[in-house]
Amino acid sequence: MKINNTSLPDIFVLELFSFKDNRGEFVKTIHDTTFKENGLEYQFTESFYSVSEKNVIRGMHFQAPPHDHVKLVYVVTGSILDVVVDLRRDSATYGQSFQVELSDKNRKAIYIAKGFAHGFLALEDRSIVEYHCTTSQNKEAEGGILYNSFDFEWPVKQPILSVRDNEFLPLKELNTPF
Ligand SMILES: Cc1cn([C@H]2C[C@H](O)[C@@H](COP(=O)(O)OP(=O)(O)O[C@H]3O[C@H](C)C(=O)[C@H](O)[C@H]3O)O2)c(=O)[nH]c1=O
Repeated sequence: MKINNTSLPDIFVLELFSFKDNRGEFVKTIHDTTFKENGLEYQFTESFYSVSEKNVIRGMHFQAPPHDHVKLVYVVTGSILDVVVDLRRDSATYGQSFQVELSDKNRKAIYIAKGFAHGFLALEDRSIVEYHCTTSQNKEAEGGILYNSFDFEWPVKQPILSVRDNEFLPLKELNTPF
């Protein structure tokens, strides 16, 4: 497992260990020693997955302090364009985004520190995205920003979104909780 820096502080792209043979594939997603050696949190309290059809956008979500969390995200099957936005008030990269393709071919994962909004575009039907979070869901602390209200052009004309995701405030109107 290799951990790579990105253009945004505290956002890392992991190259997961993948082993293929005549039976199929084995993929390791969390390894405490490697995470510890790189100063990453590795004690996750909740994990879940979603299944999305092509052109679905989910996001841009966050959970406010004191329920804010680190998130580890990767694809089990399919592919997505994963996007994060820095919402940390005192950060030099406030409002800036980073994107990376995560797929069942490149076996990459993204490690998202506290203080970022997260979302993705499904690039294939039935893309399964798995999450590990260092705090569990807290409905009152859940928040988001409008998916097309920051410095990123989504490569899709008519995305499929939930009503909730379509009703978030734009980034410029957010009073960030971070
Ligand atoms: C996140 C969550 C959701 N739910 C229920 C609430 C709704 O009834 C249903 C779907 O929830 P939502 O529309 O928020 O699901 P996503 O849009 O896939 O949300 C996720 O997608 C973005 C991109 C993320 O980064 C978050 O981790 C996560 O918020 O599951 C729960 O019961 N527990 C949970 O932890």
